[in-house]
Amino acid sequence: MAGVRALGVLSRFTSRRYALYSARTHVNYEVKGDVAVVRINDPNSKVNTLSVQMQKEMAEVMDEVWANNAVQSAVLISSKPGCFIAGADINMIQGCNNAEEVTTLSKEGQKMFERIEKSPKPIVAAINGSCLGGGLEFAIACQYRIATKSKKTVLGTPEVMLGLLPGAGGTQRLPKMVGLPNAFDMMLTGRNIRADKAKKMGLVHQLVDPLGPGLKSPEERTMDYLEEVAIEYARGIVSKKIPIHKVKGSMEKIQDYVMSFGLVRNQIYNTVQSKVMKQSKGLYPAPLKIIECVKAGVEQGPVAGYLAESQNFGQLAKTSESAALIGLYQGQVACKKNRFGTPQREVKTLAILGAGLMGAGIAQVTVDKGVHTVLKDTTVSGLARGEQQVYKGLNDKTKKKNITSFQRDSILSNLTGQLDYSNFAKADMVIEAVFEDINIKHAVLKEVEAVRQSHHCCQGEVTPHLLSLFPV
Ligand SMILES: C/C=C/C(=O)SCCNC(=O)CCNC(=O)[C@H](O)C(C)(C)COP(=O)(O)OP(=O)(O)OC[C@H]1O[C@@H](n2cnc3c(N)ncnc32)[C@H](O)[C@@H]1OP(=O)(O)O
Repeated sequence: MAGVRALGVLSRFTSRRYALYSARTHVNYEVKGDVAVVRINDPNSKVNTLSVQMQKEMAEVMDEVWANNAVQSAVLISSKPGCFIAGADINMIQGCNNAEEVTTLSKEGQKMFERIEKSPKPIVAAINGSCLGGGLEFAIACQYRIATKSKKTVLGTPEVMLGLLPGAGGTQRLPKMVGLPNAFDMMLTGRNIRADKAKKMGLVHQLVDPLGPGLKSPEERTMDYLEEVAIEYARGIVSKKIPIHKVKGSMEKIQDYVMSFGLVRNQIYNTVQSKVMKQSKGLYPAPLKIIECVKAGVEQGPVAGYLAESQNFGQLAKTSESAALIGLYQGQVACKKNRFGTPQREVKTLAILGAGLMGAGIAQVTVDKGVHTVLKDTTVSGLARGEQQVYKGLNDKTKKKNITSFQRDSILSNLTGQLDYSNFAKADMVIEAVFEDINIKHAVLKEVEAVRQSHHCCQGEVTPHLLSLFPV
């Protein structure tokens, strides 16, 4: 890696930034030696999306990269540490007046990614953060993919959750890349795939460990490191030291052989279709259209497949089901926002009265956010049940490999279970979650106030922020 670092220093003297000479705002590039580093960054949003502007600038930049004789390969990277590309711009899709307009958008996306796929110079997608929908379709059109093992790095095709389908070549490229069963699983569930799983599935070629803090923040160091590695791989692909195509193992060869039989493929289509019908009761058109597009591409060839994809994408975008699901997504985004501004006092320690379902549920969320949480109950058995609930929630995440057992234990260390009020004096906030009995509620609130008064808490302040889940 020392070689890579030395190279990074050298490149500072030989690199040229091309954004300075143009009015581009979303995509810029810098030539480092013989590699063009193409950076995506929507200045107006927390995430990058394939908006009209982004696509226009990307096409311009790629034309320049392809025409530049000094450039032999390219790296595609985001300047936002938490997001590679979150997909097509949902507002752009919603802004279309009819299905034909959406179909045209899809065809333009398909064309753009076909040019990327056929690029005469290898393009390495360097992925950190969310790589979703059209963002993943972009990445899988590139010749090589490197992803960080960061918790934030997720790959997926969530279009089905918006009542849509992957409309920029995804229904055609994914089955070839990860096989029919995996492709259906991804497109029909819309689930996020973490980097290590993506590598096992053949969705990415290489993984990069995220870095810790140094002179720069962990995010900045990870992005710099990812870029350095991607540049090295881009050069390696040009010099043929890095193979783009994986040598297939015997299992994969057997799978390919089995899949070459029409009978087997038909069995898969039928099984998937009946599962969709069972789960959706036929109420959602998108999953059925996804199956139709995949089948068209695999059975009739790419021309039929791409046509089915763009037309069905257009039709789906104008269904009432898609409008409702997009509305639901927008509602979820709105719910994430804090409408109350920055809190006057940061909550470092939270005390919860009552370790029942509600109290333990609150504890589960707060320990996860790094808040030291005191969970109080009146009985040993009640407290143990609550603590067990918090542990189980975290342990389930460990089993699903969403977090490591070390992370589980570290999060759990934020929880203190107790039967008395001993840690309440230093709590910044107390949440009351005891039985629905007004007398008990009054009694525990009095007890908390007494503890706070006896400790002369918070420079004269008697009670911390005391939240009750019901008016008392
Ligand atoms: C042919 C291809 C079709 C498609 O690709 S359809 C789109 C498929 N993609 C998706 O469905 C992904 C949707 N986005 C997300 O799931 C999440 O977002 C992320 C995981 C990417 C990020 O989550 P977090 O960090 O919590 O941010 P946040 O609060 O959800 O979003 C921040 C701002 O980004 C906007 N945004 C996110 N994705 C898109 C998108 N695909 N198109 C348009 N806007 C998007 C939101 O609305 C919001 O905006 P504001 O700050 O103004 O409220």
